[in-house]
Amino acid sequence: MTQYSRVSGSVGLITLKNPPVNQLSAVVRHGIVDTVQKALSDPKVKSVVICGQNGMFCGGADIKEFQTLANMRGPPLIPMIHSIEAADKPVVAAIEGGAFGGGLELALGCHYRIAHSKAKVGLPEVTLGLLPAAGGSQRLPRLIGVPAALSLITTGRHITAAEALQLGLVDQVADHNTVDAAVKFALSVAGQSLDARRISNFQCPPVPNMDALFEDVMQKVRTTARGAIAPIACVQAVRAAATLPYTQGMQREKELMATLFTSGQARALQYCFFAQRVVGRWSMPSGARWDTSKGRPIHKAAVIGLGTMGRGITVALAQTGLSVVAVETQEKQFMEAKKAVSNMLERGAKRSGKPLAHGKITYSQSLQAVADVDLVIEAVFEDMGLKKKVFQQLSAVCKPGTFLCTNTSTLDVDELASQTHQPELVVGMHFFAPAHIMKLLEVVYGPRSSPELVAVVMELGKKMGKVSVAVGNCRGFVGNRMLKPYRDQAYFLLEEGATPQLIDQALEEFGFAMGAFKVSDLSGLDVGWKVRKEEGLVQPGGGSGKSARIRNGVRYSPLGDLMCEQGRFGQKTGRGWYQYDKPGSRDARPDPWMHSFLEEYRARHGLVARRISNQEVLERCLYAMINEGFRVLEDGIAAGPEDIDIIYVFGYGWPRHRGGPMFYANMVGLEIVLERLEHYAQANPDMPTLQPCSLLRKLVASGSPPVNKWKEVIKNVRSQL
Ligand SMILES: CCCCCCCCCCCCC/C=C/C(=O)SCCNC(=O)CCNC(=O)[C@H](O)C(C)(C)COP(=O)(O)OP(=O)(O)OC[C@H]1O[C@@H](n2cnc3c(N)ncnc32)[C@H](O)[C@@H]1OP(=O)(O)O
Repeated sequence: MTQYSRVSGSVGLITLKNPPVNQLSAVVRHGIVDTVQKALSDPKVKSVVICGQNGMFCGGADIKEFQTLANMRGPPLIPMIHSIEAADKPVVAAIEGGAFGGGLELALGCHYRIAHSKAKVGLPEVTLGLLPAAGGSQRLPRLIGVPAALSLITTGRHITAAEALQLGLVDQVADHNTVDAAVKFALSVAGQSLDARRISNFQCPPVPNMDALFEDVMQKVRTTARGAIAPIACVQAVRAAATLPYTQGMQREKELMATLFTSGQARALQYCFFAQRVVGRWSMPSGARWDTSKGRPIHKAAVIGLGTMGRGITVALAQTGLSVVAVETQEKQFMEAKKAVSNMLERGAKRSGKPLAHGKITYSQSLQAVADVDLVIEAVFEDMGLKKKVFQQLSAVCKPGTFLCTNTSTLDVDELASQTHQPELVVGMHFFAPAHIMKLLEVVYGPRSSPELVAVVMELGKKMGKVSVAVGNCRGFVGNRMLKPYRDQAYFLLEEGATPQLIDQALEEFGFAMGAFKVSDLSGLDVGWKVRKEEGLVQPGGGSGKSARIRNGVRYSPLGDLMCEQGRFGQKTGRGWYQYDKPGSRDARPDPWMHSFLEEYRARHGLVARRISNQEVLERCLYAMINEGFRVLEDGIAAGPEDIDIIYVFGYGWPRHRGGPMFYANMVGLEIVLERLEHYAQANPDMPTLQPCSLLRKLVASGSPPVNKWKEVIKNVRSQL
């Protein structure tokens, strides 16, 4: 797992060999300890270079080893890095590809660092619920200063070699063969004193107003962390570097790591890391899979409809380098969209430092312009009649074999597919607004969708920088289907005595970016109102008598309809569940009007307000959502719990440090979730979404296996259907 050779006569070359990213598994650590020892004791060797095979220096500690302490065998990282730093021969890290986490900490123990110009470096431990505890939290501030180290360690962001050079994190950047450059460099520094190269001996560069700096950073970190503990521990560790001698700082680093290492948050975040990779290995109920389905290249794509979503999708496609035909038939929207897309591209280019993708887009007001494209994404208004018409036209206009995708968020993808000559070439691409920014893409296949098309769209999602999750077709797919019972419970709780602020506060304290009512104000109450009207659920004035709160035999809250009747559509009208300074403003303030509105509503329906606890808010909203998640799994709409969790973390503001709803259910204990659902279902027999799903019962009966073992139980359940 490590290879050793002597090159250029006097340089000991140690190569880390552990695919896929040369992670520092026990066997690699053994190899490093042995080969460093060999190099240092060989009188012919005057200096040492450490590199990684296959163009990657090192992806850090082996995250799989973190699952249990028992896995952590082999030489520990810290003394290994100390012995490299203490060596009396110069050790040079040759960084190709990347040096992350323990990989960068290893490089910080070396006396010199040379990076390839395309390499990236970073300390992303915080994203795994940890801190750089192999000396990284102590060495980095000593090398690049406290403010820069805080920025890197608390965010975990990866930086380019150029930025690393500017910060003084690397000593040289190479454009060609980094190992050759490092060997040459190692030859040039052989025999030189290393006193000034051992970072642990450095004093942290002084910071003016240090207390104020740390207070300020801590405040910011607490706000953005939304309850995550690792970023806070990272600040504390850097503070130790800034205020304590190295040895004491290391002790503090160790104590902080001990708290984080076994925390539920670290487990959740590490689960998310692997879940994100699991969803890339998609499968369909037909047995088609990512590794047996091959796509074909897409050279030219089209977007139909340049409203908010269509504009974002156009930008996302253009940024991949594809040629894009953007079609909008309405003159006013057409002119506005051209300008908006161009501005969005400019802002994107500024943000990323990459060149503008303008030239790749051609605009048209005619559907005929898409005749020769390879793939179309329809993004017209969310109306089945309109979308059906567009699909009929596309089927007539496009060349045979063109892939047709719809950006619907709820409508039946199969029904749209049935409007075309080749229904197997139709899938849903459910983007999230703003489509060029939001990371999630739900790829919705129907029973007839070809695996080739799913492969093409999953690949396209990757090129757009999305986390794509393949899911089956049903109302609302995975994300919106699970959101409905969550939102319904929030409305029912309002009826029973809660306020929008109480519910939102409970959800935000849990870690959601925004509570259910703030989200509703942001997306607009009128959107759901229109859908409910089409479904025949809305009664003027909310209806009266007992039936006002029942539709199709199940509990229904007309509160949202009543709000819309009053023109309270949310942020866009300056009034919704909250009040805003003016239409379009984002600063939500409690509205005293709500109090009388709810009192009057409760009085009309004979409801007596009661005290609602945060615990009830969380249990009813989250467990109703989770219960629907089990139904999604039972129906085969999602291939596994990871798919659901990634959808929620990347598309719905679920706090990553809680791992996603299905992981969270597992953390709480499936038997507890089941018991609480039974309790609430009994108290509310008119809420069938609280009736525990049979898959949940079966999992509990199977001894509540860990989340990565659910697929086996699901397979059994499905085989019995
Ligand atoms: C009382 C208790 C006290 C306990 C105290 C314990 C003390 C312990 C002290 C130890 C201190 C250790 C401190 C160091 C910690 C770390 O280093 S944590 C790891 C930090 N590194 C990372 O977070 C990097 C993670 N990887 C990535 O970001 C990317 O993989 C990449 C390196 C940028 C490459 O990206 P890309 O090319 O897109 O490939 P991927 O698809 O992401 O990955 C390819 C496969 O590699 C697997 N993988 C990646 N990194 C790791 C890793 N570090 N460990 C294990 N496996 C890794 C990844 O899962 C992919 O595999 P598949 O899932 O099979 O596809």
